[in-house]
Amino acid sequence: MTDAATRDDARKPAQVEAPLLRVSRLNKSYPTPQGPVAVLKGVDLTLARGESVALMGESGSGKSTLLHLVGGLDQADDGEIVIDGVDVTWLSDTGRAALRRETLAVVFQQFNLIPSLNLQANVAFQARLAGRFDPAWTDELIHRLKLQDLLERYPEQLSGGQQQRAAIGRALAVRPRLLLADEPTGNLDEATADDFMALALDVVAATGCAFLMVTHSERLAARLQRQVRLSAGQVRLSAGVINQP
Ligand SMILES: Nc1ncnc2c1ncn2[C@@H]1O[C@H](COP(=O)(O)OP(=O)(O)OP(=O)(O)O)[C@@H](O)[C@H]1O
Repeated sequence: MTDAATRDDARKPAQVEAPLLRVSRLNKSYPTPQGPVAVLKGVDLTLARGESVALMGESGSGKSTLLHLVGGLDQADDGEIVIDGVDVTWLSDTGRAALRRETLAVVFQQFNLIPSLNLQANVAFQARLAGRFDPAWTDELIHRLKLQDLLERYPEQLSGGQQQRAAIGRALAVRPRLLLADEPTGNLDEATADDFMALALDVVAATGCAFLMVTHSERLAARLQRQVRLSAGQVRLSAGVINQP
C-alpha cells in the first residue's frame, strides 16, 4: 500500500457494521379483564451478523412475546425493530408475511411440521414457498442434521429429536438472515438437546445467520456467544454472563 493510500484510510471514519437486528425501546402490553398489562417496557436488544444469543428470564417475563414481535407474528405498541437495515415495526400483515418468508425463520417448541408431508418435503417446504429452494443446500442440511435415512417418514413416524432436527432444517433451508427459536429443545431429553444444539450451532455458523434462542436452560444458553435476560419488562445482561463479545 502507498503512503498516500495509508493517509487516505486514516482519514476515513472507521466502518462500523450495522447490526443485523436492532430492537429499541420496545413496548408491548396485553389487554386483560383487569385492564392492559405491560409485558415489555422499553426493551433494547442488538444482534450482530452471525451472532448467537440466548434469551432467558423467568416464566411470564415476555420472552415469547419479544420473539413474536421480532418474528413479525404480532405487532408492538411502541418502539422500533430494525432487521438488516429495514424498519419492520409497522409492517402490514402482507409485509410481515413477506418478512417471515424472505428474511427470517422461526422454530417453535411444537415443531409445526406438516403431518401430510414426509420429512424431505417438510424440510423443503418453506424454501419452495419462498421461491428459494436449493436442492444442493437442502441436501447438505439434511446430511449435516443426520436426517438422510429418514426422508420418506412422516412426522408421526419420527421421534421428538428427529422432528426438531427437521424443523431446524426447514428453517435454515431458506437461508434466513435471522433465525429465531422459542425453546427448541423444550421437548427433548438432556442428551438429545445437547446433540441438537451442537448440530444447530454448527449449521447456523455455516450459514452465518444471526441466532436468537429462548431457553430456560443455563447449560444450553452457555453454548451461545452471549446471554441476555428479560426481567421487569427489560433486557438485561445475564447475571451469569459467560461469553460476552
Ligand atoms: N395474548 C395474550 N393475552 C394476554 N396476556 C398474554 C398474552 N400472551 C402472553 N400474555 C402474558 O404476557 C406475559 C408474558 O408472556 P410470554 O409468553 O411472552 O412469557 P415467557 O417469558 O415466554 O414465558 P414462558 O417462559 O413461561 O414461556 C405473561 O404474563 C402472559 O400471561
